[in-house]
Amino acid sequence: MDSRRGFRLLIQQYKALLKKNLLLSWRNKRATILQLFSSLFFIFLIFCIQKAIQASYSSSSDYKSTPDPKPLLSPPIPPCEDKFFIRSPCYDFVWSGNGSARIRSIVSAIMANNPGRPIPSTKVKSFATKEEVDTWLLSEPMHCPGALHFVDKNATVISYGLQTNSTSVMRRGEFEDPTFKFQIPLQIAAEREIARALIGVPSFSWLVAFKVFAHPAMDVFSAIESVGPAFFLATAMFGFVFQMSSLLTEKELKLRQAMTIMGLYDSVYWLSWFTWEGLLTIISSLFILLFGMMFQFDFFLNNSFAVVFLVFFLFELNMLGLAFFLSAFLTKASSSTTIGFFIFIVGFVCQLVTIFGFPYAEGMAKPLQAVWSLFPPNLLAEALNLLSGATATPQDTGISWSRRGECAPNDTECVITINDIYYWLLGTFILWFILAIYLDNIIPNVSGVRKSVFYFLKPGYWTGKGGNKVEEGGICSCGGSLPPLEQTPPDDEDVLEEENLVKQQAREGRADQNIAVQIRGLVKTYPGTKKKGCCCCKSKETPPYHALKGVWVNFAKDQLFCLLGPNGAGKTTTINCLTGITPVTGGDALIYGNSIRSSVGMGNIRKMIGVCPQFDILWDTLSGQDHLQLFASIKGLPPASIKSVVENSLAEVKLTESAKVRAGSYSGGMKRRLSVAIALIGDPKLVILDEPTTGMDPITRRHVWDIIEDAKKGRAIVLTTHSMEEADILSDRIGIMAKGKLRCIGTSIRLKSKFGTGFIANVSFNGNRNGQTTPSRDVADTPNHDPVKQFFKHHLDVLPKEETKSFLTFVIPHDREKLLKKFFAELEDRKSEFGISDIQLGLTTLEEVFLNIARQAELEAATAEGRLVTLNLTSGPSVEIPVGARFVGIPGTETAENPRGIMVEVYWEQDDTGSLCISGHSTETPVPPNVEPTPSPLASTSRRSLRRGQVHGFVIDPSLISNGNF
Ligand SMILES: Nc1ncnc2c1ncn2[C@@H]1O[C@H](COP(=O)(O)OP(=O)(O)OP(=O)(O)O)[C@@H](O)[C@H]1O
Repeated sequence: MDSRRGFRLLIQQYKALLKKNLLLSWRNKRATILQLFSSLFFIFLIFCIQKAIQASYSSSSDYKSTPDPKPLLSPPIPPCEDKFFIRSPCYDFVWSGNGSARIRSIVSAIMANNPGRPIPSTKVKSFATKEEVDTWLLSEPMHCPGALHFVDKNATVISYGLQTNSTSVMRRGEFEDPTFKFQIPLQIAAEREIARALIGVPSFSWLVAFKVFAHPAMDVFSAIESVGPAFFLATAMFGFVFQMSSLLTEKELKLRQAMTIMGLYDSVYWLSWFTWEGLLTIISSLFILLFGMMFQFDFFLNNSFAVVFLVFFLFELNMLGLAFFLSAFLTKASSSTTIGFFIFIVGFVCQLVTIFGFPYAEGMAKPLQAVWSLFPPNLLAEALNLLSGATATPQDTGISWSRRGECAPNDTECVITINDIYYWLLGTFILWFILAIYLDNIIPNVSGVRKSVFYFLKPGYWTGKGGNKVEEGGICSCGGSLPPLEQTPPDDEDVLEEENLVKQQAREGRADQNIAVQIRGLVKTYPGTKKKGCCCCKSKETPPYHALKGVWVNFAKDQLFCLLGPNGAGKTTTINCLTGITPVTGGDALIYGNSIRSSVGMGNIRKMIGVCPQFDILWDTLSGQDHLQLFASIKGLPPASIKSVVENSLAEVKLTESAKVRAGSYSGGMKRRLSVAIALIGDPKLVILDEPTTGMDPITRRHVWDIIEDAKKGRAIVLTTHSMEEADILSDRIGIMAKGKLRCIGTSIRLKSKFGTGFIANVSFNGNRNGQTTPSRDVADTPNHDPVKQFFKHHLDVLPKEETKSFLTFVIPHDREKLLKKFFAELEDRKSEFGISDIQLGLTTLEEVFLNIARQAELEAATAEGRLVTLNLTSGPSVEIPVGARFVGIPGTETAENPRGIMVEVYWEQDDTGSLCISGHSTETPVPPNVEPTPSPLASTSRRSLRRGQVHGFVIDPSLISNGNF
């Protein structure tokens, strides 16, 4: 089956990712509905606000159209209680000039002649001077709507002044106009009565009419202009947060990394998200316009559809660019809501400032406007301002498409046009988007890896022939060169032989057709970290760590190579180097002839590998079928074949029935099976399986083993596992790593015979025929074991390794193999004499080999680092021993009978974290005569221990110990 390549593959991946995005949106309906339809809610709110405000302003002549104003004919002085917010007791008016009798009679006439309502004397207050009135007004505010100040100059001249509170106020939606309500009636009354007094005719007619201009509604309140920016920003925030969360989820869960390993082009990733979110943005903008028109806003009805649509579309697109940009700095999906909230608050405040005219006003510096325009909510506020202004009254025709480049109607300052806003929105979107891609490349990813700051300047980046090289550490990291690694030759002859073979093949440049992967002296040193202080390097430091210390090995085609090792051995690091997740520090690896150090090579490698990572990397909302279809497309399988390949894959891992069920509801085992199926899809030539059967029940595990066994044909498989049974059953060759080095290599049998202690003989005694025992170290009441022990000692020179009331366990070294047949025949004959019920003989297990290797490596490291643990002897005393020490001599136990003292064999096991811990020790035996007791090299280094009076056991070389001692 020919896979697609080049441009056709790019298109295929693009379509597959677009489908993935569509499925994610479809399966996450609530979020998608919010993203598309939240505008309906906000526009409804704007509509309600608009109606409420319009109702409030309805009494103001400014806000209603007045085509035929009615004249106000000699209006009366209203009672003071009519004034809004007046305090009791109140006065209809106060006056000054009460020193003159003529003035007093004028005021009396004003009160008596008030049209329709004579004013009682209790509602008027008099003062001598206007200063006294001011003092009273100041001390008793809000007790009177107006004051008259009379001056009786001479017989023919009386002057007067008038004082009112000119502030217009509103109460319960009604406007109070102080001029027409209070000032004019007072003025007419004063002038009328002064005139009558001067001419001496009390009935002199004095009719004055007042009338406002005929005018249209002048200043229609626009809720879109005032609250629209914040509400439309809120609409866009849904898309912003969801988009950011989608990007960060794929980053955090390493989904994107998994797709990249499988050969996904970076450009396709970005393009697919851009297309999908762009599409949602178009739909969401169209809905905004539709809902706006539905609610009959002049803003939407009178401005050109295209003009308004483009404002919303470009604004939402811009917010999308901002989301892409900000997600480059973040790693956790949960932070998207916090960032969204923060952006909304900042945007809201900036929009308020923009609505008040800053900085799009005459006299404001252009650079300030440019900087302000980088933040999309500001441009939206200004655009809504212009578009609302252009539809302020029903007479305004709005902005048409052809006039988008001209000054908006009613915009007297004309600092910016709608067209300018388009350019800014488009420009800043492109800026955010390019910055997002750039930062995504140069900011360390989830694996701490990034491209160089100037990666885009390298021609290879554009031609596809390099430029994809990655490095570790932050942009500002000031770590110098890494310390050189001193490579020591391996202790094991098989590992040395493998190393020499690889070296020779590398020297000769000979490509062995049977080799799939050739690892050539792979070194990986993780740079140390320097916390805080960019380039200051003052704070906390961790030293560089050599995770791989020069690994040389070949993985053959059609074979499964099992990489074993305790936690932290370097297995995952090896896999990460092979898949390009982590850059290598030294050495190289060729996968089907392609170097992992070359960008082109890595590009080719990604087309031919399948990876099942240690932790399931799956989308919760996509089904098993969706996953396989996606990865099959990324791998470039011909579209016509994808359906059948996916069906077969699902059947193979027994997921056909759950093919359409979301992976989020799969059990742990089902997820692992899906991960295995993903690794095998597209017929990869190299399959890397990192602990593929973790969490599976025994039946499923055996089934997956069958799948892996079948998958060996035609490809190489690298498997890491902590299950020795799995390694034993599946592997053609096994390599055990520890502390970054390959410690042994070979087939399972070879390792067992070479590193195992030999044969294990279990002897069980009568009275326990069903094999159930109560483990006990108390052997005082088991005298019948002695003849058997002597029999083993006499014939095979071995002592029991473990002893319980009903069992004896012996480890028989390989060199006694020849004696075994006769020995066990004789033991069988004497079974009843010894009281033996059953005898079992077997080879040492791979687990024992693994523990031996791990223990040896741990001992090396513990000796180098001075790490000690306490061994509590069953006989009482405690000694400090290095982690991993097998045979330990106890100082201070020398006697005449045992001149070299006594020793024990220490048994080790792995705890939950994978670290070695003591599980027990053998019976105490004399140190053999060929062993010279030497103080532990750690004894002198650990002064603190010495101060505490701790005794340090001395480590005895296992080669000096005859197995018969134990
Ligand atoms: N990014 C990193 N920075 C520093 N040290 C690291 C980093 N990644 C891994 N290491 C260290 O490198 C060593 C090898 O780690 P690795 O994950 O390869 O072990 P492993 O053999 O896969 O273990 P396990 O069985 O637990 O998966 C460990 O000591 C680990 O702490």
